[in-house]
Amino acid sequence: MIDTLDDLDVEGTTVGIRVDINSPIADDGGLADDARLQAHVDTLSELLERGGRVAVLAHQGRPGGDDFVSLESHADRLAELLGRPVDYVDANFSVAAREAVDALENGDCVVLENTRFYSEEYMEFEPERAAETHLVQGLAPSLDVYVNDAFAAAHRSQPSLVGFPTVLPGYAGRVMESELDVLGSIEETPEPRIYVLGGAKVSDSIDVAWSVLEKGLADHVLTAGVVGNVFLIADGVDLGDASSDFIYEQGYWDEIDRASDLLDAYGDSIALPRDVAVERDGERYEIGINALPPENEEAAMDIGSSTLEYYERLLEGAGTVILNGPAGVFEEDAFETGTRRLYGMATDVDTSIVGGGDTASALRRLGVEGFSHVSTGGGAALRMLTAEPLPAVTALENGPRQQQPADD
Ligand SMILES: Nc1ncnc2c1ncn2[C@@H]1O[C@H](COP(=O)(O)OP(=O)(O)OP(=O)(O)O)[C@@H](O)[C@H]1O
Ligand SMILES: O=C(O)[C@H](O)COP(=O)(O)O
Repeated sequence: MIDTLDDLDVEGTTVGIRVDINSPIADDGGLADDARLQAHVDTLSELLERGGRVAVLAHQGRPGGDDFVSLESHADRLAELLGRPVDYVDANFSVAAREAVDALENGDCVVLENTRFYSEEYMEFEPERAAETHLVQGLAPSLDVYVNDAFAAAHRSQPSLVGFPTVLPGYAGRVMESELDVLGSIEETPEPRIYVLGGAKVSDSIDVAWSVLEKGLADHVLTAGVVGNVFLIADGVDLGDASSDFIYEQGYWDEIDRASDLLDAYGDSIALPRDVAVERDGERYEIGINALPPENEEAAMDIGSSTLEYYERLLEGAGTVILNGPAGVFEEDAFETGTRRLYGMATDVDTSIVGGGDTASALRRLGVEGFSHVSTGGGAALRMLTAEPLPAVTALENGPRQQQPADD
């Protein structure tokens, strides 16, 4: 059982809140998409309007990545979205950070620096060891409680996610609460239940497919994206060097054997693309799987029309559809068709749940609306769907509880 903001007396409380505002970054270093910041507006507004003193912890990108930047732009955008001043300090556990947090008054908000600018944050620890890191030991004394609203990062056992709730009373923010409610009760959704696994997180997707097929949660698993390409190769289709090389370079070559084992065990419940889209003379060109030329040099970048018609028939009559990852390289106009059409079909299903940061960006870019639930998480959502525990959620469940005020 996890306490929520309904269980917290916020007035005058200094709250360290972990959010996931990890966002695409534009070439100028600013935010290219603010969806994840928007997702946390309700939680942050509630804490501030209830008189909380709010210190925001978050990560951005990964060390070495082009999107590994400061959170200053995030703080500026949060101020616009919240309609109130939001301070920023380029520290997260130093004297400057503590002074900024200690200076907060009721209704104030400060964004601390990208947690991953600090080396221990990009390591995974058991919660007790995470609690001993400099980040937690340096900042926790300035906080009264910890709120975790970062569902999309909850599969990471990193100090800002599992260390603080080990030493402070922990609460779920409104995003975390909603995600756990929806993704934690898939077995209660209407049947037949269809999973659509696309995108590029091949190993996570195969984990989900095994889990939901073994547990009888899925009546069908439809594959698309890089996941679909891996299953096609596992099924003996020669997609050509371009697609195979991409899969190898992404480190997923070993997943082909896992996909083959899954097809052996549950092949009747797994649908593979029947045609793919490639680039030919700068245009989208669709080719049937059985018509691929030998030594094909054109990479399979999307699913084609025959596949979409096939998947549409499978989706008819579904009670629930759960989707993760785009159907193709949606960032390119020529290859957004699969994601647009497949995800559009999904919104006609009674209960439609979609997950993934890139997927959510795709839906906004493509104007696809009408899902029952759009998860902020990609890997975290997939982990939930395999009923695997999320370290950050477990840390909230096992951490100290705030001493309830003694009954008078
Ligand atoms: N056939 C394909 N070939 C190569 N890349 C593909 C293909 N289909 C989809 N992709 C890529 O997959 C990426 C998204 O996959 P991913 O699994 O990361 O989605 P997500 O789970 O929504 O994202 P996130 O990891 O942010 O949660 C996109 O960048 C897209 O270009
Ligand atoms: O975008 C995400 O999937 C989350 O923010 C987690 O980011 P990570 O994969 O870099 O830990």
